[in-house]
Amino acid sequence: MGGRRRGASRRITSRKGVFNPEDTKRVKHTRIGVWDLYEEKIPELERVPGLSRLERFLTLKQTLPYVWRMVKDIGSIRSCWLLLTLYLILDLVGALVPAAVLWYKGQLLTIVQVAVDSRTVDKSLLVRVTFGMWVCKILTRLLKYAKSHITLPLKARLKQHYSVHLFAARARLDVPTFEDPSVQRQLDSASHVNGQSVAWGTFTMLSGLVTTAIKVVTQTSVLARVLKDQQDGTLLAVVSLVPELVQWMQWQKVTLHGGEQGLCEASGPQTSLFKHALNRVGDYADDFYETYREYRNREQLGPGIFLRDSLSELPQIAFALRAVQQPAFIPVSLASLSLIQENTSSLTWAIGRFFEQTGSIADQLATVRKLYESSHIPNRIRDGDTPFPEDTQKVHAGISVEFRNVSFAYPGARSFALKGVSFKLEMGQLCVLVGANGSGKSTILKLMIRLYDPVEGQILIDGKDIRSLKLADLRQAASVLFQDYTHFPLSIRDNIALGDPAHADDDERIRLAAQLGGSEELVDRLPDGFDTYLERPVTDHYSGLPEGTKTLFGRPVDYNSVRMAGNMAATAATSLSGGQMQRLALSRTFMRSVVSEDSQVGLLLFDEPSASLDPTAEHDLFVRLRELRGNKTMIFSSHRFGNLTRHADLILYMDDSSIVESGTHEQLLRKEGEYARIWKLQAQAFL
Ligand SMILES: Nc1ncnc2c1ncn2[C@@H]1O[C@H](COP(=O)(O)OP(=O)(O)OP(=O)(O)O)[C@@H](O)[C@H]1O
Repeated sequence: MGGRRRGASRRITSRKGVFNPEDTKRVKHTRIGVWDLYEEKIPELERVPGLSRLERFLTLKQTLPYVWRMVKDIGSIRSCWLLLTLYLILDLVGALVPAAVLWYKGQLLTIVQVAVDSRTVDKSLLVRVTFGMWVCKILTRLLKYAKSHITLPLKARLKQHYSVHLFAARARLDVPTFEDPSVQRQLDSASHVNGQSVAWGTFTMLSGLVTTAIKVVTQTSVLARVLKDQQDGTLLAVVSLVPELVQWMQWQKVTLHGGEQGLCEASGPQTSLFKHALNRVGDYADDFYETYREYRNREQLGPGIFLRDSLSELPQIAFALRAVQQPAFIPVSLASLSLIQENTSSLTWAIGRFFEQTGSIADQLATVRKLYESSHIPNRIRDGDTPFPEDTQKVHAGISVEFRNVSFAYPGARSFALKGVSFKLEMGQLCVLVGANGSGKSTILKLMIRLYDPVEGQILIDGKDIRSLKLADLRQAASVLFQDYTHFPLSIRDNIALGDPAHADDDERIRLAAQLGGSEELVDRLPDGFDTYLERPVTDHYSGLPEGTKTLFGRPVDYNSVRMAGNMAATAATSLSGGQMQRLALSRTFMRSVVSEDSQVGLLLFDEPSASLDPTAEHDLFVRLRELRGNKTMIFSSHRFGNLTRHADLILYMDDSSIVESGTHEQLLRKEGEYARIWKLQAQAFL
């Protein structure tokens, strides 16, 4: 179809090996509307009956140690003990109730049989049976009620427990590892499956598996006992079971292959072409999974379906034939037939569910493995083992930095972001990086705190190879403000305090940091001051009625008072300007590096810290930072010439991933190169 673009293929099969969409022997390609569906064909060997199931069970065996670990972990959450025990007891009792109901129904059958034989009714048995059935009904209702009340807190506690694990697993990853799409997928599938947490999904699946097994065993044995003495009971049971079995086998055929598909997502058309494209793709212009589900669930025709339809009337025919032969047994046979049919369908459903669960159990348990392995994903940036700094007092005078012939390309990028970069900065010096967009300024700062490692060359910090230093120590000694800083859905106080979490409760330090970062005044003007939330940390859900309208009975629809609830009404993010947000980010940086006398930060890195600041704020900021010279080593990336460059000990002028000029402001002006040209260009604007 013209005008449709397809992205890279994404493999979602659990089968091992490389998924190659071009390999028509192994991969089947189907077009469903806008979607290209790639399904792995089942290899010939796997057509051997039972082999694919064997493979699943073997895979399952590998995951058992992880499941055992999860069981132990869940068992170690003290706040879950009571709820877990209650949940399991309720599940167990719930699994026994259907067999009890079946037994009582069998007793009813005996009462009918005796009535047919002797024309008498055992009234006390009838009362006991009726009472028993009533108790079962009430018990089922109570079990359901109790379970629904336990589920909510239990689910939340398990989720909370594992969210800490997942948070730690993500937080320990370095940037190149975290940015890897395969790692992202692993983290995603370790956090939730089908909309629920891995721990809860696995727990309910395992308990469901046990209860299904209990139901199957108890119901089958009760049914066998009940039918033992019934005339035609066995015959009717067999003929009732046959169509259900046929249906189950059909259904098995469909579900066994579910989930073994790869897919290629088509990227959406441009907005202007959207309507046109929608008309062209017609019925299949839907979300992939929705389209795929419909495609899979299309009504199928086949010999099995026709056989099942033909056999479904078998029990009634068998019953009619026996009734003609022995009219006296009509009531008993009729009651047996209804009991058998009701139970065979519920049993086949339970057995089907059992096998469905064993079919998907390998996939579910594989996610448990992913969950635990997520905290062992190897980082690409190897940690060093030399503590830094050796002398903490020395850090207060700054840190020396040297780049020796450093080259670097971002993972997956074809071109170098830095080529043969060399420079040296002494302790306490001020360095300014200038140059065109994309020339590599931010990259230098990123390499300095080892967000990435150079492809070639060496970076030395206080004369030591940066790779030999302990990562945590290195990052503790440096403070960075990147262009694309993040604000969190917390109060302004907490956003600033994040710069130095150890002093998060020290309001004085936070205020001082705000003052240095130039945000104190603007925060004080906000109605909730430092308690103002930058972004609401909660999501509001309202009824479907649109605000500003009236209900059917004339009541105005206004959710404002609800929005004010929870003391989280004030949100500054939407009302603060870009420059004001930058001042808050600066305040956080100062909280970390400047406010405290005891700060261990010796290297300050700023990527365009004044890009959104007004001239006064920029001037104040640079004056403040210049005062720190001799105390800290500072490196700035900037497009503005003058304010800082005139005071810099070293200016690096970058172009096309390399340093093309370096020196002080005066030296570079004398050189009359590119730096001097742009300086004059900027200066002319003010003449
Ligand atoms: N995460 C990334 N992945 C791939 N390439 C990147 C990435 N970040 C930057 N680059 C590329 O590396 C080169 C250098 O980028 P860098 O951000 O260091 O430039 P810069 O001089 O700081 O630019 P600016 O002045 O616009 O901030 C650019 O060509 C850019 O496209």
